[in-house]
Amino acid sequence: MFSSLAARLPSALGHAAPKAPLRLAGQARLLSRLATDGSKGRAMPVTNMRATAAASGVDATFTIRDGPVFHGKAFGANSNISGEAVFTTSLVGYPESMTDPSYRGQILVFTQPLIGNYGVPSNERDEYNLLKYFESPHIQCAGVVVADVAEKYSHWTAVESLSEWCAREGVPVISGVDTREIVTYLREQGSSLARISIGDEYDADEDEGFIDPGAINLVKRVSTKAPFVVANPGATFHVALIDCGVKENILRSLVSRGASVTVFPYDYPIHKVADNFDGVFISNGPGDPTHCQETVYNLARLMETSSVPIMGICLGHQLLALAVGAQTIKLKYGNRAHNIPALDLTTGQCHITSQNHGYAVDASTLPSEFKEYFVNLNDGSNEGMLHKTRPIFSTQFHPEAKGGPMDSSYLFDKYLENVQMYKNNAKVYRDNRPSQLMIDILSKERVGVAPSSLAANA
Ligand SMILES: NC(=O)CC[C@H](N)C(=O)O
Repeated sequence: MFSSLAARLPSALGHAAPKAPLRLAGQARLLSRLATDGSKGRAMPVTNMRATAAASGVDATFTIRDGPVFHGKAFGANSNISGEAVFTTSLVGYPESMTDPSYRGQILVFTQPLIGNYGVPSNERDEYNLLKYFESPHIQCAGVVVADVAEKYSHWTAVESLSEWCAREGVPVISGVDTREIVTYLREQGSSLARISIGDEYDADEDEGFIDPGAINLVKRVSTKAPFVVANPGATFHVALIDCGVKENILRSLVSRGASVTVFPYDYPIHKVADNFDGVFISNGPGDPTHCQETVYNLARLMETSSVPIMGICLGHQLLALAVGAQTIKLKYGNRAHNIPALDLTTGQCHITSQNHGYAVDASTLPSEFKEYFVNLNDGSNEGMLHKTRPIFSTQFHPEAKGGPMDSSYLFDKYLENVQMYKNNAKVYRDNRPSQLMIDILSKERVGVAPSSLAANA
């Protein structure tokens, strides 16, 4: 069944080849695929990855801690992994979702019953040297659960199958399980620790096998280790981006609109360099926002010492909220979908949004200088915040999509209008008179009423 013992052993530290011999299966059957620091590896081409034997159709189990066990067939890598099981109701976009660093350490359950039918695209790059079809150079989720893996694929961008890609990246896939039952369980019990075990390595008594990615600073693992620049040769402004696990399309959304972007590590003291830039941006990222205390501290200092325009997305929104003294909560099972309605409370317009998060800002804890910007029309959870007088706003949803609808990409235009205005009037801002330069959205009155409870997902 397996070609060699070496082929059976997963990479305990993710993408990097193990330096020390791994423990054998009988000693420790379940090894986390949480990657080593810096394994987001922007410079490392996918073709340099260590090959991992494919597990095409061997027996596998998906075990939820203190919950049911599902038996299916393994595809992708011969790796036993554990992580937090979460589900997405997105119909397409598995290459983008699986490479989104926000999914680091999670086992991604697709409710769409057939995954893989359009294959996996190449790691081609665009004119800004950003990946065209992926949101980071590697698969970020720990494992994948699907009802049915399509081994045959067809699409003009496809270069390999989902199973081949997962095998090469060391990520196991379990197929042939009832994902409806899994999702019903996760909705009722909440996001749960789980594991995928390949072949005869399943052992129901092995509690130590459940590794909780929530107990780890995942942002540290996906953030860049050193600053780098994504340049637009014709750029008219320059933005500093705090990389908590940034998606390629956030960078593209900024550079393609005329900005150059300097990307900083998540814990870089951004307040000390902000005045060299025309704006600050805070990216998406994995895990619990309260684990990023350095970033929260730096953002609080930034807002005290600079008037620079700020925008945050998802984790960036949560970190900004923590920095102004608000609180975050863990949702029962989170929001992961490409069709979530978010109401703009300044205009009354509803946008269909792309989302991937397990935590949310508690809007009732926002300080008086901020107001709620968007609200989720499904569960009433907060979807954004807006400073009442300064050019600072953030969203829980993903305006950059990938996958999902682009309805809210105009928010990048809004941000860069703020950046342009700040650049034009930097001296006025630095004289602490930002209220003379309010942007249009700030003057609009809140409309609509936020649903009062988070009943469905709290
Ligand atoms: N996409 C993201 O940035 C996710 C934010 C955070 N890790 C959460 O799960 O809520």
